[in-house]
Amino acid sequence: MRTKTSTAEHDSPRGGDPRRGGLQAAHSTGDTPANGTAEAVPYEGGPSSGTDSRRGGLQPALADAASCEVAPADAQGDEVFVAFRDAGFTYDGEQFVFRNLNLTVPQGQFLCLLGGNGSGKSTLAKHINALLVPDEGETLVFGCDTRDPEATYFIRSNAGLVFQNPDDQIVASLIENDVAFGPENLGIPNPELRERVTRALAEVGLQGFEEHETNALSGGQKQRVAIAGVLAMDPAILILDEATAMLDPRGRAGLMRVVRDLHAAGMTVVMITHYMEEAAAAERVVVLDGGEVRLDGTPQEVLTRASELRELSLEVPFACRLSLELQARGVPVGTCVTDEALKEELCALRSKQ
Ligand SMILES: Nc1ncnc2c1ncn2[C@@H]1O[C@H](COP(=O)(O)OP(=O)(O)OP(=O)(O)O)[C@@H](O)[C@H]1O
Repeated sequence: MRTKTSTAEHDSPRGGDPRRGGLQAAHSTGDTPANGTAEAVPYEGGPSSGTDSRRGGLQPALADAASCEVAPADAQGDEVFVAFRDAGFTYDGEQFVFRNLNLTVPQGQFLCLLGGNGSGKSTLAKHINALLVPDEGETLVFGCDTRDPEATYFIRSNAGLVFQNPDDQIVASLIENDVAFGPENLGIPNPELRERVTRALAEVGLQGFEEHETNALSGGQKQRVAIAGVLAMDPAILILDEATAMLDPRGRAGLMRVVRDLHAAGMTVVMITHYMEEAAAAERVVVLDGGEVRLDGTPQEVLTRASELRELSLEVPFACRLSLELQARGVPVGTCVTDEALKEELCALRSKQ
């Protein structure tokens, strides 16, 4: 069976709708826009009212079917969704991408992975979805060993992976069919299938777009459709591998609002990015270098380490650079990672004068 999350980048058919059935005849609401007339509507907020906004639980029926242990707890007692334990991985005949990797992601965390080119971010993301499995040590996802073939289906249907290029992830010419593709493959019956499509589109700010054609969308909208397709599978964790890289600033901002809303609704998020302002929005930032965890902490802890970031060929956030510059000139501001935080500091300083 093809799953949307596991094959989006590699073998998605492009162009026409490859499926039979689907939702073409399944809905007609009075306020649905006409087919093929999608406008570039900016995303302004989270799910529309009336939508159940909780996200990120494991699908229990599937959990029972998999031969997994209950997910282990970490030191704080949080349920751990992802655990790399002394994990090592090499592509065929190549050098290790990572070795002795230890990293856990508790349920509900919004973690951002940073690192220079080739540091192992995408390889790590593919381990979370069991697209790749370790050669050494182990990777546990939802408590399942990713090498257990009986757990693969469970892991993949609960770990949604979104790649960089939205065009590689769109499989249908009509939005509702595209979003329905994954859950349809999971065998979700039609009334629920339709509900999932409607809900997922609302969550990405594309409510009412069911009958629009995918090829009429902007890059940002396409990427939101790709995310809706993953959300319609009701994943417990969302993995975004440079999902904003091909978007313009407006598309990026819209996508980040979607991600923040999903996280606020309980979704566990692992996001790979090269944009520091996106990393600043996460709860935790992990910096990889040569497959090793070099920095791990809150955005404030990690993104203010200007010299280490530069050493790793990473950008230093603008607000951090400016606050360091101001400090060097004797202005008593803290080291900030977001423009908003720096603005607040400067306003507070001004009001004291
Ligand atoms: N399919 C592959 N076969 C062989 N080597 C690979 C393959 N994919 C990645 N690599 C190598 O594995 C290492 C880690 O690559 P990976 O794509 O995980 O890094 P990354 O941090 O995501 O980089 P980028 O930011 O450039 O996407 C690199 O040395 C890369 O060349």
